Amino acid sequence: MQLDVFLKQVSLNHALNVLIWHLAQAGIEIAELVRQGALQGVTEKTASTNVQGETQMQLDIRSHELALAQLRASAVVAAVLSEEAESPVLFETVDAPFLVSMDPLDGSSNLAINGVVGSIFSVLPNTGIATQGEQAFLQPGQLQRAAAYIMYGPATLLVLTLGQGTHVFTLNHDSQAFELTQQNLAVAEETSEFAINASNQRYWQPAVQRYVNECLQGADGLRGRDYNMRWCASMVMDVHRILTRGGVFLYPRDSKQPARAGRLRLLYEANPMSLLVTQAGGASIEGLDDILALQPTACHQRVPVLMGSTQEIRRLREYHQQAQA
Ligand SMILES: O=P(O)(O)OC[C@H]1O[C@](O)(COP(=O)(O)O)[C@@H](O)[C@@H]1O
Ligand SMILES: [Mg+2]
Ligand SMILES: [Mg+2]
Repeated sequence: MQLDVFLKQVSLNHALNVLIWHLAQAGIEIAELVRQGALQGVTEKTASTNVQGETQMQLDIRSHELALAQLRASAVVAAVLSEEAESPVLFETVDAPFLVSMDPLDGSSNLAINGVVGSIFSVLPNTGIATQGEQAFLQPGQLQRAAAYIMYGPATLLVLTLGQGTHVFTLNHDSQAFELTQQNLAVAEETSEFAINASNQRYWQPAVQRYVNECLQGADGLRGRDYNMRWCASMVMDVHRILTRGGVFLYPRDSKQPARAGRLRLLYEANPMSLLVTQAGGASIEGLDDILALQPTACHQRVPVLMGSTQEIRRLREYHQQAQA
């Protein structure tokens, strides 16, 4: 079943279906660039940096532009917040029903090594960008109307939720259309696999130190079973693994940069991924609180991210509560 047929079946919101279709088109165009690699110069750095102070890769900027063009063409989006632009981009259609927050290219550090990268999208209702300005983007994640990522791997995948489960579409390169390949993903409640950048260990807070140490002690320790570790340096790839076979993905608060609440951005990384994971039966917290319940305060704010299999996230929340007590 092709994406547009699926959308007509599960959603009566025509405008939302049009938006998702244009997001998919942007993914198809970016996938073509990714496939070309150095032939298209996309693996090269540019001289410019984004609002986070990160050097922008060619593909960060090309993906940003391609996604913007498709979202503008949809005529159902009023404005777009992007990792690659300091302020939201306002479209002529300021009264259109939706706002989109996006990470046009996730896992940029993998580009130079021909690794897996992705794009992440969050769809919010337009509560009045014309009068509220960028404040309109500061809505809790639980108000998202849809969330999606596109994964540029051996196969190109679109993983989507409209708030009724999480589903996978695979790009058919012949027909240039996404086709449904998995419906209603379910994150395993129990797991023996965790993902974290262990090189930051000395900066972690006691609750995360305790949790990871217990996983590393494995069958010789309190957990009584061995744990495996993975780290792909691409949130899209790490979260896709969790949606596929369970596990936990951790990018916690650390003291490496104390002023920073974490590495990942709330509006276009943590919120959309949290909706996709929770719609598949997983959980997502920042330590004590659910990420989807957080009230955002700034467009590019960062947040600690602990998400995945419910049993492990429950334990991590308890460890944070105990560390506070
Ligand atoms: O460099 P680290 O610490 O391994 O961080 C990797 C994390 O940073 C990210 O690459 C940040 O995303 P961007 O590439 O979109 O900036 C995540 O995809 C990934 O989980
Ligand atoms: Mg990212
Ligand atoms: Mg990015």
